[in-house]
Amino acid sequence: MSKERMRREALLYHAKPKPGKIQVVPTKKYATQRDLSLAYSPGVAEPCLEIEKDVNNVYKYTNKSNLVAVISNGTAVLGLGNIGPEASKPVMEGKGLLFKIFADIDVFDIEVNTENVEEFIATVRNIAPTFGGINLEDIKAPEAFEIEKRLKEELDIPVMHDDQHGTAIISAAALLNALELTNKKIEEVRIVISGAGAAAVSCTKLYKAFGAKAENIVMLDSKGVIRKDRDELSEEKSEFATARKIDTLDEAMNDADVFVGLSIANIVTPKMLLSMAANPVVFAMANPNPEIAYDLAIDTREDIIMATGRSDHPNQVNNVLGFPFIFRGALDVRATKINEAMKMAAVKALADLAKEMVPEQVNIAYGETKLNFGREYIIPKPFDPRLIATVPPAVAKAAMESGVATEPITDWEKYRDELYERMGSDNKIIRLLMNRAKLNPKRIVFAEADHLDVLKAAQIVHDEGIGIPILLGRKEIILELMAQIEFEAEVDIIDPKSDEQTETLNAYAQTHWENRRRSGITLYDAQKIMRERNYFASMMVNEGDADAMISGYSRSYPSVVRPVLETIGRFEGVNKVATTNLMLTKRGPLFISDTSINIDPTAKELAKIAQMTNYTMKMFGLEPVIAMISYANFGSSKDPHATKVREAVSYLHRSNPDMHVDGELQTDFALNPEMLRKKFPFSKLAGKKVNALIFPNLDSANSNYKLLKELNNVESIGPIMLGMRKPVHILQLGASVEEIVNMAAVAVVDAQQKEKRKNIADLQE
Ligand SMILES: NC(=O)C1=CN([C@@H]2O[C@H](COP(=O)(O)OP(=O)(O)OC[C@H]3O[C@@H](n4cnc5c(N)ncnc54)[C@H](OP(=O)(O)O)[C@@H]3O)[C@@H](O)[C@H]2O)C=CC1
Ligand SMILES: CC(=O)C(=O)O
Ligand SMILES: [Mg+2]
Repeated sequence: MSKERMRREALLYHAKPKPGKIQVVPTKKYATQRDLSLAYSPGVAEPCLEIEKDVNNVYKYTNKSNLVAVISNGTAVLGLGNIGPEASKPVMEGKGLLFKIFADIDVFDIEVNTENVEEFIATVRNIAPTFGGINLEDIKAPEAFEIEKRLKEELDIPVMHDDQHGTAIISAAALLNALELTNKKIEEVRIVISGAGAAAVSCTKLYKAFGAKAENIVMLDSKGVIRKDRDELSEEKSEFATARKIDTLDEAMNDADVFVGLSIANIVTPKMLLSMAANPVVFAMANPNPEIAYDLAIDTREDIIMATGRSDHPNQVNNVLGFPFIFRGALDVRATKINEAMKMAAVKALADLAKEMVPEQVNIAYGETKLNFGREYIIPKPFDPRLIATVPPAVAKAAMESGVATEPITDWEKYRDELYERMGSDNKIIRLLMNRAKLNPKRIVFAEADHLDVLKAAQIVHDEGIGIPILLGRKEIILELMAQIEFEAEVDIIDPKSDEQTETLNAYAQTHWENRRRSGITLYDAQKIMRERNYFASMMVNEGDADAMISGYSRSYPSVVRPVLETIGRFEGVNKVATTNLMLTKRGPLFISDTSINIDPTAKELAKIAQMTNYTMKMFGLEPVIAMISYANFGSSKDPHATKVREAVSYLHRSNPDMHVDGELQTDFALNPEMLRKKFPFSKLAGKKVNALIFPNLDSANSNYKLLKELNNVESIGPIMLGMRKPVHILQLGASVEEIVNMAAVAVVDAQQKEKRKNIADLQE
């Protein structure tokens, strides 16, 4: 992506649809007068009085235990320097977002308008009662040292300056692993540190704690090498002053084993890298632009282990891997501090995790085929789902052992389960889908590419490498719209009505006529309908000129389904196609079927819908657990509607004994594992988390998915077609750009299953 486009997209991302990145969401009911009288006056007085009696009750009755303040005065914002409190707010909101998505911690970002140390400390001290922890961010050195030291002494909640300790923890973990890979000892390596600010000083202290020798370290600030004979050095810088008679970074780099950059962009040259010792370790961590660009460094030396703070290259050494998980552990044992033992435990947990086998989910999330501990994978990836159950327990345990935990954990298994449970609400399924698509992008024909939103989606699909778009529609309009949105890539544009396509159109018509001449169609009819975009696009997929098709943005569902069924048709053994919607709910992904096609399926058809849903869920990498929904539970009604569902279940139990499916069940029992286990312990789903609901008819499935979507703002992917012979996916009328992109990713992943697709035929009768 060009720099200019990144700039525009980043500004748009922050501005729309609502300015900013986080908001406050109530956690209690507030619908009725009674709710309000509990939430506010008069009920609210009761917890106030309880807290007055015993201040510890604040943890019981308020959100303090899960609320962290991300506080800055904007004096050292990333590598952008002193840009002021307002300009730092996007970064602080960003940290809030990361706290939430990686560790389910709520954040208020607070930007303080003072550079005066005493004023800043007083502000934080005065607002501390609100919070369970304080994350200081982007405050420049040396003020940051005094601020953190004093607040740690004065407050009884964890205080951590992220740029110091978050960075120290993650970079130490990465350094230990990089040295292990190069067979070097931390006690012996020569280390150059560029920067002598908050991050650099704290990192270097931690490296010393792990064995690095002061005499092997050279640190530089904006004035050059920090030498013992410099007389203006602060206390922190003096600790690292060298006796060596060198003045420049150039000289320092000569024969160095390790370079750690926590300063500014582009100060390291290829010549400097070439002068380093064999197998150099280079962490260029300035953000957003590193001390030397990743590609340049890699091109300069083959034997390098290279890391940056950015997410777009291997080895992202960035404190995002630290602060969410460190605070999670500290908050969960209500630690009064984040001490050295806790930091060391986090380093060890992170370093060890990198050496374990990487789950497939992480490979997919990063578009990798096989991540393995090695030069390009020295530290775990932020989206690794194991982090939440690895780092916080290590930190919590260390807090307990070092005596700063006030609420010790006793049941570690239960704690780990709770941690996983916390993370159930994120949208990792979309990430998984996108990355699976990117691993092997396929040709998708967009049958309505002359509509702006469809074209915008095709552009994203192209730019992100999700698929290879083929744009079908009126060519002059497509070209005009492409110019408008600066879609400059070389992509195929196909106008079925143009002279260019006559030959192909006639060939498609011929095939279509041959396939359907016994259904009352003439060759002339076939030639005529092939001019219609959905027939032409379907034939492209049928004849292998495209791998998948997306349509339906501008036409009603049935008018798209018809051409698709007539040309491509159903899979063998599938009498009726159906659809499913993937709902991205707070409790995790939930499939709902059949949302669009079968008005009142028979018991056998219902079973088939469940089988096809099961197949599609596996395509998403999920383990299906399916409830067959009714208004009754396990025979409680003899009414034909309930009986139909019961018959479908017994059919499935006979034909697919390995499938996790049961019913008939009411929705609340299906979605509440505990309730289900207690009331119906015999059920195949007892204690399991149901992730698919098969409704008994179209009325109920369609209404329920739309209800969820509208009332709960649940994002939905679909309707996803089930049972087609080839990957064709039909959008809802007027789908959003995002919905079209998601559907395109589904189509690509579906097309990737070409080989496995024959398994649909295994659906047993
Ligand atoms: N990847 C990650 O996770 C993290 C990266 N960082 C990055 O580290 C950098 C510093 O952050 P932070 O410590 O908070 O900021 P500070 O303002 O506290 O420190 C900046 C330091 O950089 C030094 N510096 C400036 N120019 C040069 C130069 N040409 N050569 C060598 N040193 C120079 C300054 O020198 P002087 O003392 O003379 O002013 C100062 O010591 C930023 O780019 C930030 O993005 C920070 C935290 C985490
Ligand atoms: C990552 C971070 O905190 C910084 O660059 O300041
Ligand atoms: Mg920072």
